[in-house]
Amino acid sequence: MPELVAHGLSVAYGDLVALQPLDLAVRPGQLLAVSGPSGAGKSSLLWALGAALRPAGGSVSVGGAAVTDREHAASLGVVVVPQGNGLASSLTAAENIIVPQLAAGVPADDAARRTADALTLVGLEESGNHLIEELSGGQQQRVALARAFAARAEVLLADEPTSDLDAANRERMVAALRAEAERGAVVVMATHDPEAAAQTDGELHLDAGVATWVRPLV
Ligand SMILES: Nc1ncnc2c1ncn2[C@@H]1O[C@H](COP(=O)(O)OP(=O)(O)OP(=O)(O)O)[C@@H](O)[C@H]1O
Repeated sequence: MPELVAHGLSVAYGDLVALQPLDLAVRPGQLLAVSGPSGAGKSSLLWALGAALRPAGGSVSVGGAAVTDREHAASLGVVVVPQGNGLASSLTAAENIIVPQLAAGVPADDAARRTADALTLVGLEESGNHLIEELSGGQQQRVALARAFAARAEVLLADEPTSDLDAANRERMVAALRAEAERGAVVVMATHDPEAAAQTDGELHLDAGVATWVRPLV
């Protein structure tokens, strides 16, 4: 599985610099927390790593290939789980998970199996047939993560994956993210939550766009 590397990566919105130039390397098997207060630049970093926004400067590569845009990043196996979950509200939980797999060419029976496994992993095996709009915010967040797990990402970028969850489900999600890393993925999680951050291999703290290592990746 490929390494995720950023060189001099920076993000700006007009005159506002949301992320100061940052160098970062995350190896397959590593789970990194990006912590920091609201507005620190965590989402901006994740979106830039996933090529979901154009950086003000610098570059991102996956397995040595320079990422050009979101479509290219997706083709390299880079999956972004946005904070707002990004699910289709008029589809069921299972449909939200299976449709992108079918679109990506996963055979139907494999996709169905992965969907069931992913729903079980997030504790929603009973909710596959529920419409997204019928689920709570925390359940929707778990479906969004299940969709990412079913996609078998090479690089998984999860924005605040535990923000709407109770303690038991937070533990379950952090364990599932850990399992993704153990499968060999690069996993980066933005979080406000010190208890979730403490369970990772490294913690990069952002404050007003400036990154400081709390615990460096080794
Ligand atoms: N589309 C945008 N246009 C202009 N400014 C933006 C935009 N998105 C973010 N910002 C600003 O960039 C800075 C960093 O925002 P970002 O969303 O990356 O922070 P964050 O750490 O993820 O915050 P939160 O924890 O609240 O999600 C903030 O000052 C924010 O107001």
